[in-house]
Amino acid sequence: QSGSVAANPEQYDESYLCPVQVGGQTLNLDFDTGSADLWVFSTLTPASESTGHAKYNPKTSGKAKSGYTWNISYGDNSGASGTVYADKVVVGGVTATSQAVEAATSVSTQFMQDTDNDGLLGLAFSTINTVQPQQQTTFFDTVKGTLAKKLFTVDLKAGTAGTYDFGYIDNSKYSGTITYVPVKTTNGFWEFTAGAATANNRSLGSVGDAIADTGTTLMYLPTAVTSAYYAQISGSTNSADAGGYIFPCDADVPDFHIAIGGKSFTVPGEYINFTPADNSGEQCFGGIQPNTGIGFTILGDVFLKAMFVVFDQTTSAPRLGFAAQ
Ligand SMILES: C[C@H]1CC[C@H](NC(=O)Cn2ccnc2)CC1
Repeated sequence: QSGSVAANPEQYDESYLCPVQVGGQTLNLDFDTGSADLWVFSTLTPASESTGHAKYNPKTSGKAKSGYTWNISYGDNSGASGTVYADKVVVGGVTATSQAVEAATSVSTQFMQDTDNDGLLGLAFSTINTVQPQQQTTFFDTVKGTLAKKLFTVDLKAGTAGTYDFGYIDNSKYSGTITYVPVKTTNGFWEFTAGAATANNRSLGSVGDAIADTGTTLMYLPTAVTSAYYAQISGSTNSADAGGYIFPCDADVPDFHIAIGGKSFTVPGEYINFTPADNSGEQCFGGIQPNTGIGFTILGDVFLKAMFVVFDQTTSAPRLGFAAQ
């Protein structure tokens, strides 16, 4: 089988939500290549934490995996936990007849407050799924044996709906050629080595170890690369108050170029002029921030919405394919 689902941007492209049928009920989920749990707001989530969200009711068709629990925390200190059911999950017409559906019994305030978000659908490697006592597979791992090709593609867009395609590559969605790089799976991420970064034809240094993460909004780059980039934006500062680099909203923000697999890819400066940093709208928050304390680079939505990316498990060695949109 194969299929395609829309990826609808939230305000400022902060995250992208996709309609998914869970036990016959449609929920809007944040597809996250940086984690491996499919969890949903549910009738088991306290009303005080779930008003405004669509909820999965396991009573209608779910089969409890009694004694199975899950508990996840993300890099931004958000998190959720709960119990586990097996149920039918359909994404863009691709059907998992019995997928582990992790029903939330508790969610953190960040999830409580984003009422458009009804849960997450993890697309990292199942080795980092949090279900106990028996780890479960991601939606992709559950269905991949039934897909025309064991791959999915990500085509996020700036300010408009993109797509996640499963089982095929739509050649109309990218320009030029797809450049493939090997993936290191030991941390459970779609992890690879990126190369040199440049802006205004000046070297910013090498990016190095990086993950492709649809669940993260911004780009978190090595501190040396980040500071060299903002040195080219007059009036930019790394503001503890704002929580990162900011600059005047009318500044000239240079395009960011990154080498992957020997090819250069461009993130337009306008994507890096990300959001107003305060209510005055005078200062704007940068789409590139330092990866301090993370230990690797995270190429999130600011990067991905300039790209067409193939998450490929067609062979025993997973690989990532990158093309310009
Ligand atoms: C400092 C960075 C901050 C952002 C972090 N990303 C995430 O937490 C991704 N995510 C998944 C679910 N909710 C959020 C990565 C570290």
